[in-house]
Amino acid sequence: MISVDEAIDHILSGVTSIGAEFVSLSALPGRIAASDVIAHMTQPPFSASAMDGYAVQFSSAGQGAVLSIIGEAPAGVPFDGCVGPNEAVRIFTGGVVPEGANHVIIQEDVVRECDVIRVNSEQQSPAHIRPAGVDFQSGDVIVGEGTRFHEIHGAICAAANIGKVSVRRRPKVALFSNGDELVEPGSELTSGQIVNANHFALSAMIKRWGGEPIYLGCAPDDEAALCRFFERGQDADIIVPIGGASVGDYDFVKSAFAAVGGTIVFSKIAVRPGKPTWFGNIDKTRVIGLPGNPASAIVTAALFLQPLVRKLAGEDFKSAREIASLKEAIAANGARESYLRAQMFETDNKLEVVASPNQDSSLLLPFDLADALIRCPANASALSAGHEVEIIRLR
Ligand SMILES: Nc1nc2c(c(=O)[nH]1)N[C@H]1C(S)=C(S)[C@@H](COP(=O)(O)OP(=O)(O)OC[C@H]3O[C@@H](n4cnc5c(N)ncnc54)[C@H](O)[C@@H]3O)O[C@H]1N2
Ligand code: MOO
Repeated sequence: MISVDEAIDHILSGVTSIGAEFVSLSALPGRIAASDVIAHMTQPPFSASAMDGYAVQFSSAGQGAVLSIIGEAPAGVPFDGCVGPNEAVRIFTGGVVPEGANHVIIQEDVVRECDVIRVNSEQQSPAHIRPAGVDFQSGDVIVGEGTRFHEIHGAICAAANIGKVSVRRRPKVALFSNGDELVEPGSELTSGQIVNANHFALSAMIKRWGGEPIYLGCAPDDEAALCRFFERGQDADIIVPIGGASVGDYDFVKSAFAAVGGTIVFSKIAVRPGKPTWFGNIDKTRVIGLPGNPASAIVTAALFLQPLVRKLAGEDFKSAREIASLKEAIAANGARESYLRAQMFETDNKLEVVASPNQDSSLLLPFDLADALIRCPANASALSAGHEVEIIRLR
């Protein structure tokens, strides 16, 4: 059996980002910029009026002044001329400020009589003009490489006249369940059957880490059928069989993997839960076999699949461990490094954790509250409340 750190090193050995693809702006949120995004134009591209009113020379706009209206500049149709002293161009929000003008009088501050306006309110200083490029200039880096796009970035790129953006490709993760006892949610169960549940959690986790889950279905406990599932996954970057990882007479996953030409790198990790987690490859496709027990599958996915998905997706991620203090005591640990499902409490910049009361690897409901794992090194002594421990966030 190898240690957790050795297993992660094996899994990440030789892994590099799988490249980039162009996506449209509506597909940006959640993706990661593969390179700096450079503005194709200056925004705004011209000096624009911020208000509906009259573009004038500020020096002509004293209270009581009468100015002649010489034209109009609605948004999208610039006035083709120059504003001189005692002249005004009717302008609307977003209109191009005409040459010569350095101030917009809002229409509430004038009285209009045919083709003249009278300024009836004191103008404090030149105002209501947005200079060209006040938001950004052509050639500016508007989004840096490695940024995870949020919902506003699509508008920023569009304003910069960019239609498609280069993002890091999402690693494709083909996953399948395995077990004759598994039936789909909503089925009538017969004796001995249970509901196939794990892949719903795993697919959602893979998505959050930047991967693209492809669920292939549930394979029976039959080597030939399992071979077909491995073959169907071979175009993916990673294949994740769930269950059938242990040593039982019906655990055929690893023999099917060998039959399709897979090479095992390791077949057990000194970790609890998740001892039967195994790793290998079929040609360029990496295969992480997770145990079938729900907590084992979820914890080992967080520990071993997460760094692989994130690294293939171009993130510099190995394992984000943090320090928290125990709110309640924990028991001594055995020979395997353990990861206790735990709930975090963040108050006054202090991070505290409480381990879930029942750590059995078949349990799903503790994950409703558990948002972290407490790492207990092999053979660690019992720790009382207040002790510091390493944790990994689950969400
Ligand atoms: N003699 C030994 N027995 C076992 C060992 C061992 O070292 N020696 N290891 C134990 C450990 S640790 C684990 S973990 C389990 C994992 O075994 P498998 O990966 O072969 O998992 P299965 O037998 O397929 O399933 C275990 C358990 O989980 C249920 N399951 C499976 N898939 C799903 C799913 N998709 N959704 C919901 N539940 C699922 C399955 O019905 C079983 O109850 O082996 C121990 N045994
Ligand atoms: O390691 Mo197993 O995952 O204890 O149930």
